[in-house]
Amino acid sequence: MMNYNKAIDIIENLNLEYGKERVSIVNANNRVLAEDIKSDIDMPLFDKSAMDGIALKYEDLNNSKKFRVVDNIAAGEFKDIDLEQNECVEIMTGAPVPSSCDTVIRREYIGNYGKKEITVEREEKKGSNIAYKGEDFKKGDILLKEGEYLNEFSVGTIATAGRMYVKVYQNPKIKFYATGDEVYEPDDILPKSGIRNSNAYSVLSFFNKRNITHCYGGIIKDTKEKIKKELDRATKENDIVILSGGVSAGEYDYIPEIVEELGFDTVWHKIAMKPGKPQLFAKKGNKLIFGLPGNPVSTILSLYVFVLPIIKKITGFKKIWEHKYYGKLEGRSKRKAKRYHFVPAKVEKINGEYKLKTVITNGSGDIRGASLADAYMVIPPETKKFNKDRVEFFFVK
Ligand SMILES: Nc1nc2c(c(=O)[nH]1)N[C@H]1C(S)=C(S)[C@@H](COP(=O)(O)OP(=O)(O)OC[C@H]3O[C@@H](n4cnc5c(N)ncnc54)[C@H](O)[C@@H]3O)O[C@H]1N2
Ligand code: MOO
Repeated sequence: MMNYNKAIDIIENLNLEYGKERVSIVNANNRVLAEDIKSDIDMPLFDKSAMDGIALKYEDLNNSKKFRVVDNIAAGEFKDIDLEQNECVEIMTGAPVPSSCDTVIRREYIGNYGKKEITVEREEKKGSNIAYKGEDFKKGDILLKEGEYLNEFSVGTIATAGRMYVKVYQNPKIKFYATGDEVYEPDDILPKSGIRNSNAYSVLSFFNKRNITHCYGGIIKDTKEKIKKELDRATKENDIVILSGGVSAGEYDYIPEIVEELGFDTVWHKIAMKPGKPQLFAKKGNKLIFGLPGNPVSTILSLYVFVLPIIKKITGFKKIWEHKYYGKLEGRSKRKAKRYHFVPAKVEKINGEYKLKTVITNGSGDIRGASLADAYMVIPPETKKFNKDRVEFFFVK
């Protein structure tokens, strides 16, 4: 059985690459950039008004607060008007400021706005309300560097740099199977000894939520030949194959031996944690197999704790772990010797501090019980120091 922290170490040191791909910028969110993004323009492209109001020459305010409006510039229009003393132009937000003007006064500070003669009732500083050409970035500047995580702000930046497609690190091809003779789809007729396949839908929706493409291979029945044949084919066509069930110590738990027979190296089988102990992770070159424990809660926790960090790691993410939070555990806590314990909890924020309450469930088969939790606490084994006032947890809601 492998120590939980050893598994974490292995993940942090995984070094696998699946190449690069070009994607439309609308599909680039939550991916990692595989090239530098250079701008082909100055931004702003011109001295731009940041307010609706009037543009004028600041020094004219020393003569008089009264101005004559000679024109009106809308966003999208380019009018380089030469102003005489105490002349001004009406200008809209986003419109180019004529080179003869150095200040924009917002319309709220103008008396008689909209008429030919106006009065500046309240002054602003010289240079106010103008975003200057190139003040955000200049043509040729590198706006985003290779390795950067992309979110909607970065996608907007790439669009501003004039790009519709962008190179990102390739996502691995992922396929998921449920296994087990007793497992039936939610809309199948359920025999007396059956169980509904919740795992497939938990796993697929977990990936959907994170914009990770994947496909579903259905339920494989528990015969060694069937599983081996399917797994052989699936690992040839995909980069990552994920299975649920069939990894513990039962007579029909064939996955660990099949994985070896297919030439994969078992990185771990069984980790000192609860739930999720019978975990399997195997590797052959760039191909990965995850054998997740069949109990629904264990399957989902394995996604949070191992599968997602590994996918992030191999797709170029620098931050691969779920964000860690700390809170105060109220009530008693059970601790299991030598094993990390993942315990479902309700979370409340009171006076800026997270308060955690254990959600009592019937264990790792109790998917409904787990669905009431907001978070999972990570309780260290008895051998480690434990402070109930500062318990690590991660949100699942
Ligand atoms: N002698 C031992 N028995 C077990 C051990 C052990 O260490 N020694 N570990 C237990 C733990 S912990 C878990 S978790 C399970 C995991 O076993 P498997 O991965 O082999 O999973 P199965 O036995 O196939 O299934 C376990 C449980 O989950 C149900 N299941 C399976 N697939 C699905 C699915 N797609 N959707 C919903 N539920 C599913 C299955 O019917 C079982 O009830 O082993 C313990 N035993
Ligand atoms: O550890 Mo099992 O994974 O209890 O459900």
